[in-house]
Amino acid sequence: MSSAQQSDDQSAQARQVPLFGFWEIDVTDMTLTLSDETHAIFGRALAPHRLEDLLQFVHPDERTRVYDAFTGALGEGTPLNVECRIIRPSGEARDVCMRGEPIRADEGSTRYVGTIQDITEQMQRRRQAEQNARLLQMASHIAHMGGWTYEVQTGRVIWSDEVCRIHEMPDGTEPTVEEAFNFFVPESRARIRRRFDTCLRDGTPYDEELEIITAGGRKVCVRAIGEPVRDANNTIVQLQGAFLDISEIRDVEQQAARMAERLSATLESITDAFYTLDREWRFTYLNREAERLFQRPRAELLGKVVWDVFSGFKGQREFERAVRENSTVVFENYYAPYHMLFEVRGYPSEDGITVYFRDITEARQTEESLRASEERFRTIARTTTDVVWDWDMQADSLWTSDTIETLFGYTTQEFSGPIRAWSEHIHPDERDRVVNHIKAAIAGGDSEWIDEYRFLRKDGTVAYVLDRGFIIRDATGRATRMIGAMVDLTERRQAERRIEYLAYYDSLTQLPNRQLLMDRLRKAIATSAQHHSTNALFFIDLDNFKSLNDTLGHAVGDQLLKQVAHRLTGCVSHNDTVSRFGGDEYVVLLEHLSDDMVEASAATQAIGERMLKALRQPYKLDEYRHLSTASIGVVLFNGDKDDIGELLKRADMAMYQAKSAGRNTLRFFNPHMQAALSARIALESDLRQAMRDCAREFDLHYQPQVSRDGRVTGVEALLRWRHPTRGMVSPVEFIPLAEETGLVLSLGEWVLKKACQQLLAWAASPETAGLEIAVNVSARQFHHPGFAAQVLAVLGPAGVNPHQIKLELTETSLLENLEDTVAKMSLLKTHGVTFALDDFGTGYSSLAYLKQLPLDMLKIDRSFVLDLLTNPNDAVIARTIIALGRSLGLRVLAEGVETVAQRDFLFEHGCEAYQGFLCAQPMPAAAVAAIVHHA
Ligand SMILES: Nc1nc2c(ncn2[C@@H]2O[C@@H]3COP(=O)(O)O[C@H]4[C@@H](O)[C@H](n5cnc6c(=O)[nH]c(N)nc65)O[C@@H]4COP(=O)(O)O[C@H]3[C@H]2O)c(=O)[nH]1
Repeated sequence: MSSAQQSDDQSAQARQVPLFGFWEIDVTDMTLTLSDETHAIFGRALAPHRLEDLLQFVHPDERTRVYDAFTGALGEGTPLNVECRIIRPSGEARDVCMRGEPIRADEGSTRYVGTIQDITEQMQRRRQAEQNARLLQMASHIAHMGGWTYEVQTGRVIWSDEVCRIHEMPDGTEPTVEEAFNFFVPESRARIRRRFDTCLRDGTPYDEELEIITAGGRKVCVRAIGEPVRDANNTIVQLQGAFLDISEIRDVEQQAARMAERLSATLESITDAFYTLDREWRFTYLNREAERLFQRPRAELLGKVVWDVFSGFKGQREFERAVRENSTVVFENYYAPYHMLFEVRGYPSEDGITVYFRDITEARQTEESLRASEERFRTIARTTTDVVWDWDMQADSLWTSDTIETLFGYTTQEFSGPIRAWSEHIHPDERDRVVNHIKAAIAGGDSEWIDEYRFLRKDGTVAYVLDRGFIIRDATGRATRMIGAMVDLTERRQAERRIEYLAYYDSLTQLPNRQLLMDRLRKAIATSAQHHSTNALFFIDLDNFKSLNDTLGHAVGDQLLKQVAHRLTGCVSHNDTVSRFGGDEYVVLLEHLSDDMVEASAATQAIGERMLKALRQPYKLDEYRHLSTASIGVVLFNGDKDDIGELLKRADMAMYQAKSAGRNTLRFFNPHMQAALSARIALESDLRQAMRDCAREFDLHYQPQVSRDGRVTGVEALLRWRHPTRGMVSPVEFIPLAEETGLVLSLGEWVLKKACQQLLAWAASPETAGLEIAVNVSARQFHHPGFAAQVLAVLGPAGVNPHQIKLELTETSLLENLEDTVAKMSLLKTHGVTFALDDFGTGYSSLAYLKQLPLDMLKIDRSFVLDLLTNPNDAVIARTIIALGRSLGLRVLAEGVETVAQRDFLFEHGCEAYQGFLCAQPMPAAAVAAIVHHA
């Protein structure tokens, strides 16, 4: 120790010399006496006389304790030893120690004599030491560090509390050296023993990391430090050291190592390239991806300055800014040598800067082409008339083309956003179905969804749409987007419905048409066969409808047809079918009548009567009050072997029966009709057979036509069928059949040819050379498109004079298509052919029509001639026809003249010619010459 140091210590000791004072208490009267030194201690001159006076200077918190100590000691006569704080007048607190002993005087009085010592500095040191000890203890506890000593001479081992705690042993444990060693795991034990012995022997300190097993069985990592303590003779008298629990540190270190490992693995494996630069911009780390993108091995780059290596790199300013402002920078950099676009992100740190970068060349190109294709898509969407839509399912965001506005009245804004905007506008009746359908398509892995549904327009009207969407999925198959188009089918649907309606309904009366009736009839036959129920089929034909049509026009006729439809519908239940079969014909189908035939017939009869009654009520057609009736034929059927065509024929047949029974009546089909039907079928077959070779069974007879002067001016050719078994078949029987079957076309041609041959034959003889031949032409024949050509084709090669051919047409054939009729007649007339109107008066020709036709002759029907002289009506009609003919400049010929009186009447009234039995019956050609000769 130096002399300067010594003198410092002495002066400090002098300063620290405690101040002593003395006191004395007389116990008998408790008077107190203090020595002068006490004034220095208390910092004032004291003159107390009693113990209480002294206590006033004691710290109030301790006053009671001090008083109790005094009174206790004084009362029992025991020594006093009390420490307390006193307060000086300056307010300074001082620690004092008061000690005292009782002194007994001879006379029995007791006194207490004691000292008072200022121990403030001593107490401060003590407190400091205690504080330090506490801190040390705390620190060693926190640091898990304890101390130990080993005394060489005694072999005693002393463990601090923390060392005891590390070993999980009670505080104060003093193990033997062996016991202390035994806590170490075997590998560590040999080592510590060796180091301990070496330290003991030659003083080599040690510091080892080892493992112990605590008393509680835990393995703990420890750091054992030891060093020698030598005496004045340099002899090692003691070993001392520290003992630390470093398990936590080891754990933390291991964790840190693991984390570092993981971090480096992560950095190596992340798809982003990554590197770090130090403050001098030198590479300190690069991951594998960075190596790949830089196309350089990392060994080549580490330690190099980035700008030196990549001279064209433009990020210098950005990096510098990042470090300067300590802020992250993100920028794109096109590095020309590699033809690459990089996205670079720099994060400054204390060590420099950490940089992530990735090649976005392709992504940017993809983005660019995506943007271009999006643009294309939107443009195309704008050019179509459908609503194109695009639903981003991840963002639940819908986009629609502008057509949403033109087609449905919504703005595109109203339809952008969640898909709900769309589903809310589906017709409520279909919403769930459609939404579930689209969900199922998405969930089911479909690539497409297609549906037809009703969609509500903005104005609340309903549109029919066809909606079709393609489902776009990601690599995992998850649906991410749907793109589609919505087509407004409303017009198409309406047109389809209209077409369907037109196909199955009559546009005038709105009744089912023939087609629909056939369908229903087919079904009715099938179901009645199953259920054995009876059905009824009514065939209704309006009486004299044609006359109405002809006289008042089609528009009025149409009104009647509509009203009839309405009345018929009112006569049956809504399950029954009232159909318009064509023209003025209606067919009604009643289903599910009783299975008892009699009952079913009665019910059918009642309904039929009801129809007749309804139909004969007056009609109001424009301003006219019109009376009309109908003839109804009905057939019952129950499905047994029924055939649609057959049923209709039967009903039709019954209707004709009703007609011939005087009209305005109802007739059931009966077996006689069936017989007639069969006969007709047989006749048809025979007719076809005969037609194979017309000349064999057919022939023409001729009935002369006589003029006023008695001359035979012409003949009417009348067809005859000489059937091998039936004998002579009347044209009245087979001509209608030939019409119906179309056979009349070739039969008519044959007749014309035959007549031409006859003309040629007659041309040879002067009596017959000038004869005209009137040839009957049926309606079907005349209206055939090739009729005129056919006539000319026959006349031309035949070499006859067309003026000698007169075609006889009936009223019905002429009126069917007036324009066509006039054209055909005019054409033929230019070739010389003449025309006669047959059976005039039986039809309903209007004068207006008649005027337009290029006719040459009117023939008064023989029905008017028959009762001409007895029935004034017929006479009036005959006279009217004659007058009419003359006014139109036509010749008038009367048919069926059988008597002279009839002939005379007719001639008298201006008729120019006649034919009939009065002159001759139709006869073979050979007989004609004789008649002509004698006429
Ligand atoms: N009661 C009576 N009858 C008389 C008298 N004079 C003539 N008749 C009959 O009256 C019919 C006159 O012919 P239509 O009115 O043209 O009526 C014809 C005509 O419409 C049709 N027809 C005859 N031949 C042909 C033909 O070649 N082609 C076509 N399309 N129809 C024909 O057959 C109908 C019937 O012919 P037909 O049976 O030959 O009957 C003939 C004739 O025999 C008489 O004084 N009293």
